[in-house]
Amino acid sequence: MEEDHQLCEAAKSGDINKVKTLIHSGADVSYFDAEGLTPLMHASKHGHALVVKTLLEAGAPWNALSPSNLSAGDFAMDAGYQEAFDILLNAGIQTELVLGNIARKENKIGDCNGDYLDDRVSFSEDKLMDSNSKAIMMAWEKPLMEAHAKAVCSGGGHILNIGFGMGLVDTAIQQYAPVTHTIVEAHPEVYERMLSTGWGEKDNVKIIFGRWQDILPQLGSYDGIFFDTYGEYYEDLREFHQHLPLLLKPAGIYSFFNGLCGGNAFFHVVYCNLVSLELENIGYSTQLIPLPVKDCLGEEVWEGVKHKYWQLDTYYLPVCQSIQHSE
Ligand SMILES: C[S@@+](CC[C@H](N)C(=O)[O-])C[C@H]1O[C@@H](n2cnc3c(N)ncnc32)[C@H](O)[C@@H]1O
Repeated sequence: MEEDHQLCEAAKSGDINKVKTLIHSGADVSYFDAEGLTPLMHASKHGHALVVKTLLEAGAPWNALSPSNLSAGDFAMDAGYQEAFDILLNAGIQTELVLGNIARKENKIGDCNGDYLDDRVSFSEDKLMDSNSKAIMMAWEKPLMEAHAKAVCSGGGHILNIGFGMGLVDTAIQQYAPVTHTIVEAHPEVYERMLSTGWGEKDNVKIIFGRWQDILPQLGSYDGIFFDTYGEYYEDLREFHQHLPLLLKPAGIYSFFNGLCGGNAFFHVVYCNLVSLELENIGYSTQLIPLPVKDCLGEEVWEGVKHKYWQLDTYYLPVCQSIQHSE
């Protein structure tokens, strides 16, 4: 305990030799001191890049959170310590890449939103909620959905949207009068609502009821694709990306709802980088367009909603294209 406390102090003052000695003699690199901070957070807060690197190499968790929900990366980012920030960002990306590989190998992917799809949902003017009062979709996202629609419809032609929700993105897509507009929706009540509000009668609209995972063989290839589901994990998005080479035409535009780790600024940066890197590995470039969202997100928006899934001031809208085609 005494050694653990000393490790926090050495990390704070940037005493690399003492940090190394303490680690060597068994001090706990994941210790939380009385303030609820780890040695890595202390080092990051003061920009001691070498200490940050040493602690990470000794197994300090990059993603531990302080009582105010800040990680070491948030501390480095907020204080403008670029070198410490870069080391932490890299550590986060590498770890998540490895965890992703393990999840793939253990085949933990798939069937994760089964419970949600069996649950009741409730519609109101400004949100669509699940049975646990978690928001599936909220009206504050309308400007974001309009921007996504603009991006994926920029080449016209045949458009695919996965996940209808409140129909915000689909309403915006319709404004661009695509040749065909295919919508995939898996929840029975959302699907019923689509039919009762006339989506089944639009000339260019084709609705496919089912999970995207199950209806893939019914899909064609598209000029624009948007992906925004609910109750799924990053692994599902990653899995969807594996199908892009078949689903997206060579000059097509792909975008997805970028709510990745929307509750923590640093984790969000890690996942924005991770997803861009993974898309690059399968041949797609990603441009992240910053859109300010602070003004449309007052506290009152979240009244009655259990989980505040977005807490950041800027939304980064991804626009992805085949690298080969854009060269
Ligand atoms: C966040 S909402 C989509 C919001 C939509 N972008 C809009 O503009 O209103 C997610 C939707 O995806 C649907 N969904 C969830 N998992 C799905 C899956 N595996 N396949 C297809 N749709 C799914 C949900 O039922 C829900 O309607």
